[in-house]
Amino acid sequence: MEKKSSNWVAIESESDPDERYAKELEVAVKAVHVACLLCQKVQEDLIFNGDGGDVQAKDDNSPVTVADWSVQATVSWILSQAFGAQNVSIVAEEDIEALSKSNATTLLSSVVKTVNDSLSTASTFGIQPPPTPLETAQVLEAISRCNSTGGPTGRFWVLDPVDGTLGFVRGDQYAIALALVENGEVVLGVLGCPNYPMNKEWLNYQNGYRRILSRLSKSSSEGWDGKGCVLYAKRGSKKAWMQPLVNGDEGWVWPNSARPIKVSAIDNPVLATFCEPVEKANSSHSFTQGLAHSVGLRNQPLRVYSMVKYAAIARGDAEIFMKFARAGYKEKIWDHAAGVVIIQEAGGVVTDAGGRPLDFSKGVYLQGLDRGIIACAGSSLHEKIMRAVDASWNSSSL
Ligand SMILES: Nc1ncnc2c1ncn2[C@@H]1O[C@H](COP(=O)(O)O)[C@@H](OP(=O)(O)O)[C@H]1O
Ligand SMILES: [Mg+2]
Repeated sequence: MEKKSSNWVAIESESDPDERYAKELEVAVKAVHVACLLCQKVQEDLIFNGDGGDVQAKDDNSPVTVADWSVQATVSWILSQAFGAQNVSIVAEEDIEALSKSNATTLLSSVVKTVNDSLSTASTFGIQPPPTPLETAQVLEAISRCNSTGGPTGRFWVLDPVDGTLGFVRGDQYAIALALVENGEVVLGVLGCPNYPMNKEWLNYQNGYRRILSRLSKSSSEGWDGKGCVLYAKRGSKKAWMQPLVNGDEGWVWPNSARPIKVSAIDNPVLATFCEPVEKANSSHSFTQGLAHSVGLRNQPLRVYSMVKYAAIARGDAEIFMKFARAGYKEKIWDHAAGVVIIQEAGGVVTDAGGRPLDFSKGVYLQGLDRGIIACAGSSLHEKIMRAVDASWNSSSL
């Protein structure tokens, strides 16, 4: 049909599903690429050079590093530059309390340096770096600006700057997760997985990922043959995408070498692989072991840190992800938002154990979550797992 007036064109492009959130997606993917490179550098320094700064303990005893604060500052700064600080609302994991203590000056300067080093290379991805290095106050401001508490209306970003910090400090898997939520629904998800091995066999924690990592030479560890990828999806597009992580590639042009990804076609539990957290404290291994046995799962569980598990399902490298935390634990939205939409658009199913969608509209926590989280490559596997949970729940100690 002929486009007659400029008004007509404007209305059409606003309702065109391909155009919706186009800028948000591009900026978010670029920000996550920048964050991945930042994390790779800090992890390398921490693990292999021994100078990536301290690993601090938070109030709940979970670790936090220079990378967590630096990614939060960097992503917050990039989003604010792109959309205007007044238009950007972010729910994120870190705050500046620990950084503002009088004995934290070395840590703080290390964060400021890491942020500025990272932003100085952002032009690789077409992001304009700041004209002069950010001052300490600007870095603190970028971190503390991420103080949204989410909710049912409006638009906010959800950021886990380093998900799976325990994996990060152990030289293993971790993820950078950024999602956009609008009126309580996740509309965009971007997941950076800097250590995701292109050889999926290496994903398994029990294979000693760190030893393998140390054997990969720099040149063999990039691009499609090595490790590291960024996954993304837009709600309703029925497509999910993966890009290789590249280091300092000046030819990077959005949507640089993106490939579509799909969940696995396996629906027979005998052939399926399930993944779960490495830490027993985060999800009951004994409950999932019984469950796996009852549905005929034979493969060893793939125990992986962080939202890389969501990536594994979306890429078709595993078929089932289960998380059953101890009673009373409240799941946070930043640990799931990006992964859920990516799996769904790659063709998979994600619900709580009662079959209800995860609810991102109730603030920082996934309120009303029924027992645990089940993500599967297909609905038939998903049904089987839900039935098995019902059958064994009452006899479990969860
Ligand atoms: N007791 C607990 N039960 C369930 N999840 C927990 C937990 N303690 C921490 N977590 C969450 O589990 C995430 C790590 O996931 P996984 O166990 O799959 O690797 C942590 O993210 P962070 O590392 O970003 O803090 C944290 O939010
Ligand atoms: Mg997390």
